[in-house]
Amino acid sequence: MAKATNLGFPRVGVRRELKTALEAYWKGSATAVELLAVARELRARHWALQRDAGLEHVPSNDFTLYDHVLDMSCLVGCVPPRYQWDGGVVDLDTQFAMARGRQVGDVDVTAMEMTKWLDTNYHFLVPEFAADQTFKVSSTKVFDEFEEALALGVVTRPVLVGPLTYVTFGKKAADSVVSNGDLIARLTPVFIEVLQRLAALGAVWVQIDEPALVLDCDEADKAAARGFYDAVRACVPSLKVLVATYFDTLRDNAAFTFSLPVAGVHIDLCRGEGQANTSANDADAVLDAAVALAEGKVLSMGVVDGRNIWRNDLSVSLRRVERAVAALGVESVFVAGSCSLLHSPVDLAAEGKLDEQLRSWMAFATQKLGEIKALSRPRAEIGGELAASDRVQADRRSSTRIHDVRVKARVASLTDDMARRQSPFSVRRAAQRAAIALPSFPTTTIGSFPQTPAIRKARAALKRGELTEAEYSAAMEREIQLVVDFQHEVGLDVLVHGEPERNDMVEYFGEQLSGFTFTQNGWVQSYGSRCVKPPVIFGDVSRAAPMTVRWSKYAQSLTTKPMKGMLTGPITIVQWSFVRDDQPRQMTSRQIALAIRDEVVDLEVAGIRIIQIDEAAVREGLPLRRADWPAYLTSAVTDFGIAASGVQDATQIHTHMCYSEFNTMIGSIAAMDADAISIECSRSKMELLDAFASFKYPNEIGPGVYDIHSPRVPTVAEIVALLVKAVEVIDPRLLWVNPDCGLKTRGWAEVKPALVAMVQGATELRALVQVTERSNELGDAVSV
Ligand code: MET
Ligand SMILES: [Zn+2]
Repeated sequence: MAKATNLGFPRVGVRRELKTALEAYWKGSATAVELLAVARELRARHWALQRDAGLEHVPSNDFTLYDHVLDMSCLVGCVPPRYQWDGGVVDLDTQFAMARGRQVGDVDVTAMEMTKWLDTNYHFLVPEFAADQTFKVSSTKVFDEFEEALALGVVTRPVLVGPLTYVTFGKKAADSVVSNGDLIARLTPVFIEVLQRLAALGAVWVQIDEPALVLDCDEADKAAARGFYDAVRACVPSLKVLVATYFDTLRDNAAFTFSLPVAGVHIDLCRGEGQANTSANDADAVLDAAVALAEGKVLSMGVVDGRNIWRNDLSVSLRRVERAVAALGVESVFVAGSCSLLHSPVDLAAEGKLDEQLRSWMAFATQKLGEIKALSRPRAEIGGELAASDRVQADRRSSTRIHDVRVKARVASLTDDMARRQSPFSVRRAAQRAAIALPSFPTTTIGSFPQTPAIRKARAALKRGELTEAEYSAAMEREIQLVVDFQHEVGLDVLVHGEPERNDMVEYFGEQLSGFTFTQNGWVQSYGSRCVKPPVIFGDVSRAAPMTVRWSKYAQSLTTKPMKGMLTGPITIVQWSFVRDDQPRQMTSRQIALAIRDEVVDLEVAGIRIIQIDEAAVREGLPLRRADWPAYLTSAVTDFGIAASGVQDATQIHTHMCYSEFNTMIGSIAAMDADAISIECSRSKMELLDAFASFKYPNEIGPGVYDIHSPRVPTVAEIVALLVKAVEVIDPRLLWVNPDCGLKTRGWAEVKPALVAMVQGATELRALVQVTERSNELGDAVSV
């Protein structure tokens, strides 16, 4: 029997108990003691679940009140000076100040920066390293939790973020010349002290997470990491170290990783096969390469997908486990989830409404523990499980709910010119200028307006049957009328309907497309107490009927100004959903692209002259390895083209993207060939514009002029200053004026003055910069 193991379990609790407890504490309606009691109860419950499932390695310190990377910063005493930490044990409120900022009285400190954990939707708090950064053990959490589990009879495998990963994802002060290697060297004695203490408490194994090893790694960083693991081996020889890698395969870092002086290496065997945006698509080859390198070490096999909700194909996985066991011996093989189960929902049993057949195809974290256990046992003992798994796989393979011949035929018949507009941009632009009257520096917004409590209440009432469809529609139309009136009053040029009818920009479309289903409690932590509930794409996707046309048509009927239609793009829909694992992601997004194309055409027929297809998530879908970028980007550009290109030249297609750091993929954004793009960049003070100094973005563009993530209202002067900066690098004939992103999370109290300031900013810019349109040919000097 191989060992059944797990890298991490979701923290939030099946009913999001942690969220409730945290938010009560932050509001002041619960004490720290009450919060910590809930946390303790969750840990105990999750340890018991894993032990009762028969797992031999159960993690500890995978739990956190907010974020496990923040916990590392506390453990090693990496607390930025603005929190005025006294240098002792980092207390609860300092931790939360680091996570969320603190505003009391005249104290006003900002939170640490937050960013996505590799290519997941989980956000961690970015460590900040001062030039003279020192480290010392400053938290007892990892020891306390080990002892807490011990008292419950479980000898856990404590989890730490490894130094290479911690340093790689941290941020150095601007004036710092310190290298990753220096930081790793300074961290080494602190880690050793922690590991020695854990060993003294009775830990046998420790799990050191090094997902940085699946990235393109620098040789100097690898050498520093080796120094660290050599030191651990020398100073804590009794402790067995498992280096855990996940989210992609090791590729050119495999030989290095397996040569480290550690007891075991964990690899992810689920991210290939078209499931990630990665070219590592042959799990068998990946496994064989690992087995060849694993001599003398334990190989921990991530065969159960920690990032999706599908039941494991036990037959396929068991064959892989058996192959590894045959080569390495049963003592040297661990069976595990591909990564921490943090990225999957907690328990399928909490789904009361899920259709029985769909449910039979799924496994959440709790069910995945059972799969891991089954795969650790000899074939002869799991005949029942294997047969059940085979039945599920056969059922999915042949289900008519999944396979729609019309959708497959349509994808197969796609031609290259379906992904291209009829004419090049300059020709389209002339047609659009003739059809749509706009001033220079036209003003618009990104789509959503405040989702007020009244709107949410109406939606909830509709769900409960307390409001009829007709009553709900009337309520939404009133909201649209309000938003249109407001935009007239402020003087915006291109209006939007405000998206009141949408719960969420992906869910709204998923609910109307075939091939999607939704869970009731399938929450996954996004950051801190925040969770998301991704839709599940289980089958071929098609559109039965128009999804947005009636709302856009109604909104257009209220104004003679252009009303922008508003859709979510295929890449974003895939990126923010649980995606089927029985076909490549690219096939799923292609099908969605065709469905969106139909909607775009229907909007045009309904008289909508400007249509925006949001691709908010295109940047975050970028593969972890540079080598995989071109294939992903080519496919994304094609998907966008398919969605956008069913219309006439005179119809103007917009897109919108969030998060800065687009500089590396600007060429692909241009290749999407939207007539206009609005792009988030005011948080980075328009650093994005640097990219345009060297790369002339060929079409129209609106770099966001104010940050909608903050309640702060921008001044006219600030907006004008940003716009003046923008016209230095962007042809003024191409420049739009818009906020960073949608306004749905803001209140009207902030939105009103902010948009007034924005429109005023555009007016002042028009007085400063005269734009004359001399020809349709762009690129010749025109401005100022
Ligand atoms: C996260 S991007 C949001 C785009 C959407 N149209 C909105 O305005 O909310
Ligand atoms: Zn956005």
